[in-house]
Amino acid sequence: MKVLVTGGMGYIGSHSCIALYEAGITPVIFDNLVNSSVKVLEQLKKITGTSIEFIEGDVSDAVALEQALRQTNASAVLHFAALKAVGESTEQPLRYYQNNVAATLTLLEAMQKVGVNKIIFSSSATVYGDPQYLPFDEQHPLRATSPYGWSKIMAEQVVNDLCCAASDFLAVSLRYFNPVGAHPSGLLGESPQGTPNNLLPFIAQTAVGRRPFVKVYGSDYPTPDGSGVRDYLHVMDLAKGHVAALLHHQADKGFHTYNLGTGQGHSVLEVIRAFSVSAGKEIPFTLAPRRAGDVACYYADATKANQLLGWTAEHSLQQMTDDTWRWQSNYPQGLEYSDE
Ligand SMILES: NC(=O)c1ccc[n+]([C@@H]2O[C@H](COP(=O)([O-])OP(=O)(O)OC[C@H]3O[C@@H](n4cnc5c(N)ncnc54)[C@H](O)[C@@H]3O)[C@@H](O)[C@H]2O)c1
Ligand SMILES: O=c1ccn([C@@H]2O[C@H](COP(=O)(O)OP(=O)(O)O[C@H]3O[C@H](CO)[C@@H](O)[C@H](O)[C@H]3O)[C@@H](O)[C@H]2O)c(=O)[nH]1
Repeated sequence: MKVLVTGGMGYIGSHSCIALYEAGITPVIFDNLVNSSVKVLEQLKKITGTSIEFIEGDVSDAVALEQALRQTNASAVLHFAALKAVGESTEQPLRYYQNNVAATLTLLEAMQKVGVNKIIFSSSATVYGDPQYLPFDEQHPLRATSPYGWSKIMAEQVVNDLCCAASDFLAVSLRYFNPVGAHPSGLLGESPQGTPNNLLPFIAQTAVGRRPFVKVYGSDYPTPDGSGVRDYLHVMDLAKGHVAALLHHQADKGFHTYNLGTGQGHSVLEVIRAFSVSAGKEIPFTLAPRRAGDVACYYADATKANQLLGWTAEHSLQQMTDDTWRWQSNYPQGLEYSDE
């Protein structure tokens, strides 16, 4: 089986290419490199021992997409390509709707034209907004708190509507909780450009000496230690969730949603402690005011994915921080600026 992986040079897409390859599925990457480096291909080759095919292109480009789908004879698309910075989305909403919603329409049209009728879509726990109850299950009402979040809700709606209209179309929307960690080889991980927005890359860059300290956003939340709680899951577990979704949904049609998370919440302070153990040093941090738009706590009910896909997140928080540290200490500047 061959699949087209949009955004396959990015953090989650590249790790998913490894899981696909290991499952005997051939990934072909389609990416415009807006938030990734071509150096990822060398790392994928070192890990898998094979050259993964790469097509440089933009998901907004219908002609390039149709050509890629025809040329590769893909039987499904894994659609990771998107812009993902929540804060930036509030400043540039049109860019986010264009790239995450309009480009998804272009992709779906190209798929229909070429006769590819299966998509695995990268969604997010952010679609649930402020928790009305916890853990979040897939029935929790959807309400985003940023243009980025709305772009995921809108794209899910578009895909859902297409599944209602086209009886031969299959779509699986995977709602990721907080993906962290790196490939255990230490050869591939997250290389954010500029100052990281997310907690793990910030801690990792602090541990490696690129930043003086971590700011803990909020110490007065109604959580056990006052800092924010999230459901962190290892990126390789997440990657395997895509393989599970692809293999489970073969002959059926329609729109399916799954939460992918561990079901367990960890606080910012717990994550910093686990990272200190991995790095064998104290991570300097300071308590700071809450970050605008953050919620105190959320975590997944992943029972549906456990039962229907046979998928369970297997890595502990300590393994997540161990793997992140291995990657960050091998490549302190990430891939883009590395001498390797
Ligand atoms: N990382 C997270 O915390 C998280 C959480 C929930 C959901 N997601 C979703 O998962 C997906 C992958 O996220 P990631 O963390 O790997 O992000 P990433 O930025 O590392 O990867 C996205 C990739 O898509 C590419 N891309 C973006 N727009 C494109 C376009 N128009 N055409 C072609 N390529 C394009 C980028 O160059 C990049 O390689 C995204 O859809 C994101 O919204 C991520
Ligand atoms: O420097 C930092 C960065 C983050 N945090 C806290 O760490 C937790 C996690 O924050 P972050 O890593 O930024 O993740 P989220 O804000 O939970 O959002 C992520 O996870 C969502 C899915 O759950 C995705 O949709 C988003 O794109 C992705 O950024 C929160 O309590 C933050 O307040 C800090 O204390 N200091």
